Amino acid sequence: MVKVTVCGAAGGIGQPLSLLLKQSPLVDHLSLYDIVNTPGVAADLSHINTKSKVTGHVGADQLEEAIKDSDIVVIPAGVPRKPGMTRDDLFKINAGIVRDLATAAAKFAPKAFMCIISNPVNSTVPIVAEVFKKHNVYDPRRIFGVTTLDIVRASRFVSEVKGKDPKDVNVTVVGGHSGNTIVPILSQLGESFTQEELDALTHRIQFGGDEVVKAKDGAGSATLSMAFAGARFALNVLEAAVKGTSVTECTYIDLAAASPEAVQSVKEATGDDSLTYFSLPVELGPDGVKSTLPIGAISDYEKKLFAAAGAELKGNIAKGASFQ
Ligand SMILES: NC(=O)C1=CN([C@@H]2O[C@H](COP(=O)(O)OP(=O)(O)OC[C@H]3O[C@@H](n4cnc5c(N)ncnc54)[C@H](O)[C@@H]3O)[C@@H](O)[C@H]2O)C=CC1
Ligand SMILES: O=C([O-])CC(=O)C(=O)O
Repeated sequence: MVKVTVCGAAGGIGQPLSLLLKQSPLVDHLSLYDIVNTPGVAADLSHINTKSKVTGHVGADQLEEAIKDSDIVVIPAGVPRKPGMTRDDLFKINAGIVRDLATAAAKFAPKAFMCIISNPVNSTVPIVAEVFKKHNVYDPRRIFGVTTLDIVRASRFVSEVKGKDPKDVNVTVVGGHSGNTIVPILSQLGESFTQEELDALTHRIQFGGDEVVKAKDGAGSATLSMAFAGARFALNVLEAAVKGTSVTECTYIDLAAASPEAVQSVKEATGDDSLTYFSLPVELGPDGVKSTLPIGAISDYEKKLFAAAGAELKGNIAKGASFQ
């Protein structure tokens, strides 16, 4: 019996994400939680003739029932950006929302794989980790910051420039999930790029979220592409846990779950030995993180990106880890 709970299920990401999860034969129970509208979303999705049962839960009184005994909890709850805002500007509102959802998960689904989408991811993942530590149920292998949209974008943008099918373009994107903390490692693709192409692609991958925020003009940020990316990530976590399939995805994790080689590679790339969270290529397994790959060879150009990423990430992590 695989139970998946989506927290923020009535939102811009939550609805299409739930639709994609409803299509998976891996899911037996799709539990939809939000502070508004989930009865309607659940009734609607429940008519789709796939295996899973769908339940809707609305408001804090129903959070326990929604989340209880979940195998995986996906969190796209909270406010999105408007033009002119950074992801860090969302901390004020989203930190408390994520903390409260994490508290319910720590109490009622302590073994769940936690997939955190709510921004700022660089800080919300440490918030969830601290809540789980406080409840003595922390396993760093089970808590993930979802950075898959950066990988999806990188694949699409590079394939546009190189005239390739995106399915053949897999870019490793590591670091964090905001502007300069997003580090695409284009040098590992085995493609040649002009300096102009490198600058433009790197910038587009780092600031792809801003393109959508600007185009939506006050109506929010990426929702459909994020639902696609979030479903890909969550279903890969399930594939690995339920079916034992070996899948590798870049995801933002506590480095306590990473191999010594991977941790060392973060130190070398960033020049900072104090970073405690970083997105890395992670092999997923029955307990979440099975192994982590080191960053690998990087160019001088990327070395500068890593230094800038490390400096910004450090503050984001500290802010999340000290939030009560
Ligand atoms: N990790 C990533 O790559 C990405 C992250 N995001 C982030 O995802 C979050 C959600 O974005 P959207 O779906 O566009 O926003 P939205 O405003 O459309 O939906 C958010 C939903 O969360 C719900 N919510 C608010 N407080 C809640 C609580 N305490 N418990 C449960 N649900 C609650 C709202 O009622 C709403 O339905 C934002 O923080 C956004 O920045 C967005 C795109 C990509
Ligand atoms: O840009 C935003 O605020 C939403 C997000 O994280 C993304 O699209 O990558």
